[in-house]
Amino acid sequence: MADSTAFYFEKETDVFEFVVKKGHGVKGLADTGLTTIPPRYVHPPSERIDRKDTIDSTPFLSAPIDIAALLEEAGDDVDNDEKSEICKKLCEAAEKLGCFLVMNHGVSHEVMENAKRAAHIFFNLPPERKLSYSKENSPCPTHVFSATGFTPQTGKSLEWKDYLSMLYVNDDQVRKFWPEECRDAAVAYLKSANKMILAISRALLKGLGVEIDESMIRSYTDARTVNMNFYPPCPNPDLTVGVGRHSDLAALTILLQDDIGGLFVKAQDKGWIEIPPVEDAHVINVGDTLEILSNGRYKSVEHRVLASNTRARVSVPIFVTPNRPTTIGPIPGLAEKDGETVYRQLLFGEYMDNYFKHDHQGKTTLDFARA
Ligand SMILES: O=C(O)CCC(=O)C(=O)O
Ligand SMILES: [Fe+2]
Repeated sequence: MADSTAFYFEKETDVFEFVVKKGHGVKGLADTGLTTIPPRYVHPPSERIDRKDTIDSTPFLSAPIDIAALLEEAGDDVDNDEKSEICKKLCEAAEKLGCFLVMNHGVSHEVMENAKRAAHIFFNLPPERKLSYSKENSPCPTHVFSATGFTPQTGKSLEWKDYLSMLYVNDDQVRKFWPEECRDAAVAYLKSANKMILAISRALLKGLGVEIDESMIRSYTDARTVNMNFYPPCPNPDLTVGVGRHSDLAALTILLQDDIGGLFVKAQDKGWIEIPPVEDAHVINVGDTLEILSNGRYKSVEHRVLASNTRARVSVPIFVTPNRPTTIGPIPGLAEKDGETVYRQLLFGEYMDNYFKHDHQGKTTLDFARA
């Protein structure tokens, strides 16, 4: 029987033209009703994800950490023992797996649901509308763009994912440059996550045991990019990847995933575990920047995503980063305390440029910052 892909695309270049150049994305490809993914989406067997091939998560992933007490203001009835117990749990999780779940984080169910809904709304827009946010057409391409896969121009296998990326600068820019169909939900989500972001960042950075003041904490976590990821239903999820193996650039990633599942993280060198969807919880990933700041104590987590073959999956990560001119490297005093310097000092902007130059290939991105 003829492969339905061939019906739509005679040549591989036609797939690229349709998905990338014409702005249909993987969403448009899935909507053609194809029953086999085009060869460009097939990944080598070593990169494919098999749910059966996971290990027991119990030694690595704890139950969601309740961070309510960390969000209390000074002057509230603060129980310092409870706070330090939470900080300890966060630091241990950041060292062991580089990934943990948090609950009672101050972001309401409604705000989280709206953010996920907004991702569905954006990716269900007509291709012409989405194309008006491509890197070529966006009103501010350095801050806001819609794309498919990761560095898709490099000619390697493509990923089964479309995404929209929005760097927050101020509300005026949100109104001017972010797609009106999803901007209110995205910015409401971003703002209500602020308190949680600062509380977790503070706990982890202070947990390193060297003097660090509030202005330094802020400078490492000042910038925010909110992405909307869309993984359409895939006829052969076992042959491709939603996202390939990578660690995030950010200091921290605050990740909102829906109820579908498919996020896999590497548990040290022992194997892969799936991070279960937990309603109203956030997944927190340690990113490369925090691994560098912590002189290697906290581990950026290698992760990847398996698409579903029945439903469109969405996720909404907030990438918490320094600004480009900020110097990153082990925070002052840490290398001396540790007795070794694992990472060198460099500008966050330099690290970022190098990060986006390459295809996803696990944690090799960190090599650029090694001392
Ligand atoms: O969709 C997910 O769960 C993870 C997405 C991801 O890893 C990313 O956007 O960097
Ligand atoms: Fe990621």
